[in-house]
Amino acid sequence: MSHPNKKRLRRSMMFLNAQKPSLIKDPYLYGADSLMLDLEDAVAVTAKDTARFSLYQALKNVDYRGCERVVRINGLDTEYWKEDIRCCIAGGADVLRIPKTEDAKMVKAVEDAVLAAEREFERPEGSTLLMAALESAKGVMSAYEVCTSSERMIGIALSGGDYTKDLQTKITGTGVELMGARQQMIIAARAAGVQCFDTVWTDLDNLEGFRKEVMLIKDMGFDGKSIINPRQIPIVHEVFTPSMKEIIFSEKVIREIDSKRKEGIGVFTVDGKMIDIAFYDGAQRVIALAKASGVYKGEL
Ligand SMILES: CC(C)(COP(=O)(O)OP(=O)(O)OC[C@H]1O[C@@H](n2cnc3c(N)ncnc32)[C@H](O)[C@@H]1OP(=O)(O)O)[C@@H](O)C(=O)NCCC(=O)NCCSC(=O)C[C@@](O)(CC(=O)O)C(=O)O
Ligand SMILES: [Mg+2]
Repeated sequence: MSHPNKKRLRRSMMFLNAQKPSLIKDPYLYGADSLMLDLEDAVAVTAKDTARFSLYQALKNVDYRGCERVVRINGLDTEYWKEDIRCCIAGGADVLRIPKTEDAKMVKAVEDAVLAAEREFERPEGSTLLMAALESAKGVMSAYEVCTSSERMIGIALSGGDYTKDLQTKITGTGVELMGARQQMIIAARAAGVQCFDTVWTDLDNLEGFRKEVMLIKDMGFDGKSIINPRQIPIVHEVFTPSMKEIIFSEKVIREIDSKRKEGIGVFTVDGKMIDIAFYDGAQRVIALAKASGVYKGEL
């Protein structure tokens, strides 16, 4: 099964509490690439049913204008997740985010329930995509197995709050406690050919610290970041969208590699930097990201 949206642009994935109808009504106005409507930890146990109902109404009746609708369902150790899935599929959610994923068996259980719901509500089979949040040491150790557990899988996301609790440490703001997990997850995701997303930044008023963290994870290779507030969107988009300088350099690299190849030359310089075929895919990726972000004006 190949789904056209498996690798779409997901620089920013913004959490919203499905318990608050006002929050899930028109949040597409903020311009995040994906909205994550949350039925899990942002929703109080006493409000699970009402949150699910308001989520269903929003999925059914709000025009999200191309903004991807991801729903974080409740964990598989709860009594809620199966009904969450039925409600998401009946409403037409694009992606389900599985929280606290520890192994491929959990993904398979969700996949079975999703398929049953697609049949029940006459949705095209395979139309609902999945992503998995890794929130424990065991989950991070299983990253590759989770990435390859389903054809529906778009990628994995680090969940720093629960993960650091499991590691018996805390979020420090420096990233030192998340270093190993981030490295392991990006390697696993790339080996499996899926996307990789970083965790939320909760120190809302410290936007400089947030920017540093976004720059770090972008350089590590991540595709985007889970976020919790609209103020975080412009920073993520600015960091993840290629600059004009990067675009122009990448164009030169692609054109020079194409032309030097015809002349039988394998290694040369562009703007004083050594270039060979190894740089081709990276330059193509910059152009593809610029196109997807709507900033490319060139002709490649
Ligand atoms: C933090 C705060 C209460 C602050 O509110 P404040 O009102 O003080 O914020 P302000 O900036 O003043 O808001 C200005 C205007 O934007 C509106 N506005 C704010 N946030 C908005 C939003 N998200 N979407 C649309 N609109 C929004 C607001 O309504 C206002 O609108 P208006 O009045 O019209 O001007 C709020 O942001 C919020 O609830 N965030 C989402 C929290 C959430 O869902 N957490 C669960 C997911 S994490 C987790 O579970 C941990 C994890 O699992 C993570 C992992 O898996 O990675 C792990 O383990 O680590
Ligand atoms: Mg969590």
